Order: sequence, then C-alpha cells, then structure tokens
Amino acid sequence: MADLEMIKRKVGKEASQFVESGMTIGLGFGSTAYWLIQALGERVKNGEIFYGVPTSNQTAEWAKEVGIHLTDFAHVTTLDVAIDGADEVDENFQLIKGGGGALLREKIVASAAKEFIVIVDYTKIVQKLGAFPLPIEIIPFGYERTQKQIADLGLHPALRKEEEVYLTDNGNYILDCDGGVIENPSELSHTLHNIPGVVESGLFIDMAAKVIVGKEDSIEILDVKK
Ligand SMILES: O=C[C@H](O)[C@H](O)[C@H](O)COP(=O)(O)O
Repeated sequence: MADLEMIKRKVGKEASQFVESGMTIGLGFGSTAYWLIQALGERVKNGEIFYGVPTSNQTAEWAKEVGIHLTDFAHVTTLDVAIDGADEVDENFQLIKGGGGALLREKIVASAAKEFIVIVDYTKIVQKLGAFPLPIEIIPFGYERTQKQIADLGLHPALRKEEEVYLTDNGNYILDCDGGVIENPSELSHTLHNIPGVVESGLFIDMAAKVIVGKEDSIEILDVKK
C-alpha cells in the first residue's frame, strides 16, 4: 500500500476510537473516510452496532458492505458525531471540502453532529486556503449566470465535467473555483450564499471540533478551541 494510503488508513482507525457502540455517526466521503468505515466494520465483526447517516451514495454502499446500519434524518435529528475528510485545513481550522462532490450532504450531516471530527493526512494542512480549487454546488437552472456572478468575484469558476457535466448526488452542478489564496474564508462563504443559484460552498467555517492529522510516523489530534 502506498505511504499516503497507509497514513489515511491509520487516521481512519484513530478516528474510530471516538465512536462508541450504539452511536449514530455522520459518515463522510472520500479516500480517508473510507478507512474510518473499514475500521468500524472490523468492530461490527466483534458484535458492536453502529448507525450511520451517509454523506454520499458511495458512502452508503461502503457502510452497508461492512454491516453499519443506515439511518437518516427521518429517524434522527442529532448525530453523536460526524467524521469526514477534507481537501484543505487552514491554520484556523477552516476547511475546503467537496473534492469528491459531496459537500452539500457533508455540511448538512456535519452541522447535525454534536462533534465534527476531521481526518486528514499532513498534505492537507495549509496556512491559508485556496491552493485547492474551491468547489461550489449550484443549481443547473441558470447556471451560466450563477457562474458569471462567481467569476465576477475573481474566482475563475470551471464547470466540473467528467465525460458529461458532473452531477452531484442531489442532481446539481459543481463549479471548481481556482481563485488563489482565500484571505477571508468566512466573508467569502457569506458572499457566495447571497448569490441565487448557489446551493452551498465547500467552505466549512467554524465547524471542526477536532482535526486528526496523519503524518509520516505519527498522528496528531488537534482540539479546536471554540
Ligand atoms: O466531497 C468530498 C469530500 O469533501 C472529501 O471529504 C474530501 O474531498 C477529502 O477526500 P479525501 O479524503 O479522499 O482526500
């Protein structure tokens, strides 16, 4: 297994220590969250029970495969904990998420949790956000105008495409915005929310309670002071 993948695996396992049998967990998406789900799956084999609210269709598949019971907001309104990866974490623990396109459900799930734990490898730690293009989920209707309004902010939005235009699990589009360093993430988050057609941005402001960082030969657990 490549080194970085090994680090992600260790971080996923480390995060699983914050989960107790019987808890309802917000299950993130991405290559790091995958390892959390695998670690919980090992405990399911030993008789522990977990209830998960998945943040993507793929997460739901992974969780089912390892025996985590899936639940949803029709049955729970508060989650014991949510654990998810991130694309960037800055010095104030603000995040960019959404590289995998799941940012909207991830934000809903994280905000429903008593504690939101972020799991990353050391390559995600930055002083200021912005080297990773900021994903913004937008409604397909009128997207050209929404994109123009975001371009007017100097954010250089590019419509995410695979073979076709990329669609989120919610049937929306993603703009990946390569606007360079984000000096004031909180202000930008507010500005974006005021644009009609923007559903959500990948800026997660003041949401993380803990950040678990995997390094070459150690793991650091950072408690975010509120
Ligand atoms: O939409 C995707 C999510 O925000 C992921 O948590 C994020 O992209 C980090 O993923 P990974 O752990 O694969 O780097």
